[in-house]
This record gives sequence, structure tokens and C-alpha cells, in this order.
Amino acid sequence: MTSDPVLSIRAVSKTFGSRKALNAVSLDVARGEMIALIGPSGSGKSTLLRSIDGLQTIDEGEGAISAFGGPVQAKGRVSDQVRKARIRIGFIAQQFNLVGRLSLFSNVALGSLGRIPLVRGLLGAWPRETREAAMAALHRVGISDYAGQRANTLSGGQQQRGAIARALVQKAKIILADEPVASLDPVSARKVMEILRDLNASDGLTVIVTLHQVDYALRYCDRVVALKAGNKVYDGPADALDRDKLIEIYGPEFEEVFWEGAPQ
Ligand SMILES: Nc1ncnc2c1ncn2[C@@H]1O[C@H](COP(=O)(O)OP(=O)(O)OP(=O)(O)O)[C@@H](O)[C@H]1O
Repeated sequence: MTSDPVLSIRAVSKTFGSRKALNAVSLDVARGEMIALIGPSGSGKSTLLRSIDGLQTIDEGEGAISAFGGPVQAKGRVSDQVRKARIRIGFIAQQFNLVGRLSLFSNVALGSLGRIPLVRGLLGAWPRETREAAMAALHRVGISDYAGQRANTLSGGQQQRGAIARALVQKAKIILADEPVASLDPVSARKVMEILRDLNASDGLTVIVTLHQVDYALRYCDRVVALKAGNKVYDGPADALDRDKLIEIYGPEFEEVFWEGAPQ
């Protein structure tokens, strides 16, 4: 890990009606970090991730988010340069977001849009470089055997790996994964987390992943950021997140957020 900041989040708030989903949250992320974003349901995790990708505007009047040194948004306005940042950010959602009637291969090749003309993508006339990149990405996540299969016939775990492969074809340097394992069985979930971890460790990708399973956060991530009711209540090493802190974040029922056993 180097200390180059790839993301800077400054005093970001987001209000929906009378509810403050984020309350003056600040966060710096260095290149090559793997961060778990945890917190109870409704604590603001998705809102923060979506704000980082410019998919969600933050409150007017304060706050700024930049990526790779360029602005994403500030004071309630998305920057007109947001595309420059977004092309290097891969967003992985809980519900896979593949185009069901297209093949896995086509879905992964779609990651190159933004670099090649849309019409070529729509016609499936992928340049050789894209075809090679798509197959390499499918190999990388271990599902190249399914390249020709329609996305809506793949298992959840395969679809999620496909979404990661698409981010690789996009040449993303940051992966924002919003509850990527929430709909998966434990074996598929672990595989997806291992792939994210490997992309982080071997390729130096910066990963921020929201998780409901705190044991996964502790096992796969070095740094944990916890939100509670829109406030950042923990930001530090995963191994310093002790029982008392977990009770503070989740309340006395905190053991329920562990899939495979809570620390004693
Ligand atoms: N588009 C929206 N309109 C109104 N309220 C919203 C909207 N998006 C989020 N919220 C509210 O903002 C708060 C934070 O939501 P968010 O989805 O960021 O939480 P979360 O921590 O990701 O939750 P979960 O773990 O359940 O996915 C919640 O109270 C939610 O109801």
C-alpha cells in the first residue's frame, strides 16, 4: 500500500426529507486499501458508496468528494468532470446488475463501453482487445466456462463474479461493492470475498465493500469504517474492532451480524 490518496471525502451530509442519512462524514482512502464499510441497516452505507460514484448528490452548502485528485461532487452538485473519475471506479451492486438476456461474455465486454463507441457494443462487434480482456477477466474470476451462457441462467455467485469481471474490463482502479455477498450462500460469498481480496493484494486495486457480515469484514479487510445513523463511529484496523466497539455500533444483539461466530 502507498499513501497516495485515491478518494477524499470531506464533511459529506445527505438528508432525505427529515432523515439525515449521512452526517458530516469525512474519509480519506489511500491507493491499495481494502476497507469494509459496516453498520446497522439504514446507517448510510449505500448512500455513502453511491455518493462516491456520483450516483447520489450530497447536501447543498457543504461537503466534497474527489477521486484520483479530480472532483466527483461538491456542495450538492455533481462535477462536470465526474465521468473521468467514474470510468476508473467499478460499482458492484447486491443485485448483480447484469443484462439477463445477454451472454455472460457480452455483459463483461460491456465494461469497455466508455472506451469504445456504444454502437459497436450494441452490435456485439467487440474489438479484439476487448474480447481478449473479457476472456482474461472471466478466467481471473474463475467462470470462463460460462462465457456463452445467458446471464439470467447463471447462479447468483456466478453473476456476481461476472460483475467483478466487468469492472476489470472497465480497467477500474477502485471497486465499490455494495453488499456484494448479501444474496449469496456462504460458499459463494466467501469466493467473491476471496476474489476481491486477491484483486486488492495482487493487482493493487482499492476496494471498499459494504458488509452485513462482520466476520467477513474482519477476515478480508484491513481497515473497517463503521457508520451508525449517518455518523462515522469507527475508523481503524479490523483487528482493533473489539466486542465493546461492536456493541456500541450494533447494540447488545451484535452477535447476529456474525455468520460464523462472534469473538468472545
Ligand atoms: N432515495 C431515498 N429516499 C429516501 N430515503 C432514503 C433514500 N435512500 C436512502 N434513504 C434513507 O437513508 C438512510 C440510509 O440508507 P442506506 O441505504 O444508505 O443505509 P444502509 O446502511 O446502506 O442500509 P442497508 O444496510 O439496510 O442497506 C435510511 O434511513 C434510508 O431509509
